Amino acid sequence: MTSTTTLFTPTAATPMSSHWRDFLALAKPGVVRLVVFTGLCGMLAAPGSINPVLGFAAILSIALAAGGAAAFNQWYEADLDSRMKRTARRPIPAGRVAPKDARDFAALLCGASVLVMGLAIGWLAASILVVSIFYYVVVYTMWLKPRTPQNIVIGGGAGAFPPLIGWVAVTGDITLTPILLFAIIFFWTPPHFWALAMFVKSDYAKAGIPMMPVVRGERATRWQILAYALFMVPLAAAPWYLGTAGIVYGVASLVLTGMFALLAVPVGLRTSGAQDTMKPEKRLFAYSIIYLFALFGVLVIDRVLQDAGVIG
Ligand code: HEM
Ligand SMILES: CC(C)=CCC/C(C)=C/CC/C(C)=C/COP(=O)(O)OP(=O)(O)O
Repeated sequence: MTSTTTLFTPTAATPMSSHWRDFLALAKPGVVRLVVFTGLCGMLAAPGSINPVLGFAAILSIALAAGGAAAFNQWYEADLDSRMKRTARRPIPAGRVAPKDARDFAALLCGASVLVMGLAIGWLAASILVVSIFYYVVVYTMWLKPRTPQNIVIGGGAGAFPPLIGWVAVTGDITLTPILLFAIIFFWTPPHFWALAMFVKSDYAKAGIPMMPVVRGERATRWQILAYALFMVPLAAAPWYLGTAGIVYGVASLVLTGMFALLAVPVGLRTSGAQDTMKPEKRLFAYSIIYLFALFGVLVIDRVLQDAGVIG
């Protein structure tokens, strides 16, 4: 085990005075925003409708679960975060939130999320929520992350559940399309994360985390980023050619994912030197986030156009 909060004690030089903004930061709001969006899109793209109040409860539950899981992640990794430049200013390592307050906050959010989902929507959706929290906190954070460079390939499942949950909240059923939505996020995660890992590699190396560029080297990581990005082209278009999404989604997915693959080409083919500013990697990482927002947004637009009879 590389790090636990039991090893982490805030320094006396940083007295504890938590602000609500620190608790918000524990929930990783940037990531939660995209998770909520994909969950909402899963819900809106599903055939059928949901009472808006229940729909709101389901989205709130996904936000609480993702935020709670992120807070558990920061509680568990406080010592590790204190050793990396990118994460050293987070609320626990910076001494602004006590580890046990962070843990209680995380438990509160996760508990509330499962309860609200179970009572408002049903226990199938609530069970998938439990699995996704467990996946991020236990399978990814505690087990895989400190042990294997495949940590995020397998751990990618954690963030892939929300559209599935959104869909199940409407239909009460798991069919091919929500499984495809799960697969899209699952296979998007490695190029999303490894692009970033390339330019913060030294941080992970210093902290002893076996991320792909640290363990297998840049060359191997670059090839894998390109391979996953190329595989995304047919995968993201699958809801269209398998007949569960329309032509608007089909064309948009080819354009958006084509761009993703194009941006991955210079990342895959180049060799970086010591003074490299890693521009292609930074561009790919930034685009990966815009891409997922856009792809899921188009899926919903396509569904609206189909329901209005504008497209077949
Ligand atoms: C195991 C899987 C994943 C890993 C290891 C990972 C890792 C990261 C890291 C290290 C950052 C930089 C965050 C920072 O500097 O604080 C980041 C940013 C981000 N990630 Fe991921 N990520 C994963 C999956 C996902 C998923 C599934 C989503 C959403 C569906 C997502 C959405 C985002 C967003 C929106 C940002 C930008 C956050 C901001 O601007 O505040 N990530 N990711
Ligand atoms: C509903 C639900 C529970 C959703 C799961 C939330 C989610 C998007 C999980 C994905 C994993 C993620 C953002 C990892 C960040 O890596 P890290 O934690 O290793 O990054 P760090 O180094 O910045 O801490």
